[in-house]
Amino acid sequence: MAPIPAPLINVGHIDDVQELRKNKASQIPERFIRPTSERPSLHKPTNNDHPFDNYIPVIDLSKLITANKDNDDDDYCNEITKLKTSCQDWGFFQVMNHGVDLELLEKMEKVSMEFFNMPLEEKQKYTMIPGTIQGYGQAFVFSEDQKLDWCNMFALGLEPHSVRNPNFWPTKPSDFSETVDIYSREIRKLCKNLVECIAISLGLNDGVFEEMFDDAVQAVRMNYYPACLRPDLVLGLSPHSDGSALTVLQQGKDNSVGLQIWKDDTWIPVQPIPNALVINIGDTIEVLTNGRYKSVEHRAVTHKEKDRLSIVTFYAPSYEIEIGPMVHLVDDKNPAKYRRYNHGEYSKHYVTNKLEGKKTLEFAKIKI
Ligand SMILES: COC(=O)C(/C=C/C1=C(C)CCCC1(C)C)=C/O[C@H]1C=C(C)C(=O)O1
Ligand SMILES: O=C(O)CCC(=O)C(=O)O
Ligand SMILES: [Fe+2]
Repeated sequence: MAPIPAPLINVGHIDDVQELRKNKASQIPERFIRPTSERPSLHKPTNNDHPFDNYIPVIDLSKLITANKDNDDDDYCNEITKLKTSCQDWGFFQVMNHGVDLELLEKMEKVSMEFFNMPLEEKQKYTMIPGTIQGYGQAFVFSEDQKLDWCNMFALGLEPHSVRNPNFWPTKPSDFSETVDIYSREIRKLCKNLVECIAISLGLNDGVFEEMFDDAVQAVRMNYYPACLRPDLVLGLSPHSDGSALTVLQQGKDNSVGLQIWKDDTWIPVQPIPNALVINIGDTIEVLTNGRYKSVEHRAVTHKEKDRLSIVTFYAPSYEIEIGPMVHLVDDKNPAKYRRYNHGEYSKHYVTNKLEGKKTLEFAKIKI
């Protein structure tokens, strides 16, 4: 995908939500207040609302990444089956024993927090240009009348290096860039492993996706959600599915619940598990699997007293790759539901439209 030229659009004034919080503004600015139908219902979940078997599945990656994958090993087979049902029924799972150094996760959280805690003027050296997605600010805002999310974002393209914009890499905190680089390499290895396991869970050869992800596109976004006086009126992040193949989400260590996924006509909160990472299927895996594994709509809500941080990695095929349902997953009983297209084109379409549920994926659907 060629770099997107900065569009000349008027997005109006975007308040910095950390500053609003700092200044203890007693009113929520109108642009953040959602119409009634979009407001989150924030009653405390009871076991009746969300029985434990409704919590997103947890996969133990150490059972899947063995030097010698032994298909007769019960632990291995059970975990592959669990992965398959997680992807089919939830589109989301948490992964433990993921192989990413826990100290590195902590370091990444630390530098992200240090970044967001810097004075506004320092962060504004990396201000996102309206209508684009890298840098500090609010991505996916394209007009003056669009509602805003109660979130400050800082996003960086990572791989291939052609998506990097060196002007956005902060000099402070001093260990930020080095930490992001190491983190990016480790998360990439995890994504490679997960994609292989996903292939196996579909009954395919573990290498079927290898070429497609050889030059995988990777980006990171840190989302900072300050506490909000009226969490019942605002959203931390609008409902959307991710355009990636896979997304890896790290929640801050003492995070309150904030991420919610849309399942069985209800918003289900994702309970943070210490040291686990949240994985979700993106639109690209939905297309490749001809809808067998679907990207799931999700959103973030805010908290009255607590701030929240999430660090999100998007992992997607190279922009040059042609995407479409895999031949192995299309037959007379399962005709193709999605057309073939260039992934770079989808990326461009995704990043030039506001977050609105699964609307962006209409781009790929074959209309019947
Ligand atoms: C909610 O999704 C995103 O913010 C997002 C952004 C990704 C990117 C950058 C922050 C920098 C440049 C590259 C890239 C577009 C990956 C999602 O990324 C998904 C969406 C598509 C499509 C994709 O390939 O990754
Ligand atoms: O912060 C969260 O929990 C959700 C983040 C997310 O969905 C995203 O950045 O795409
Ligand atoms: Fe997301």
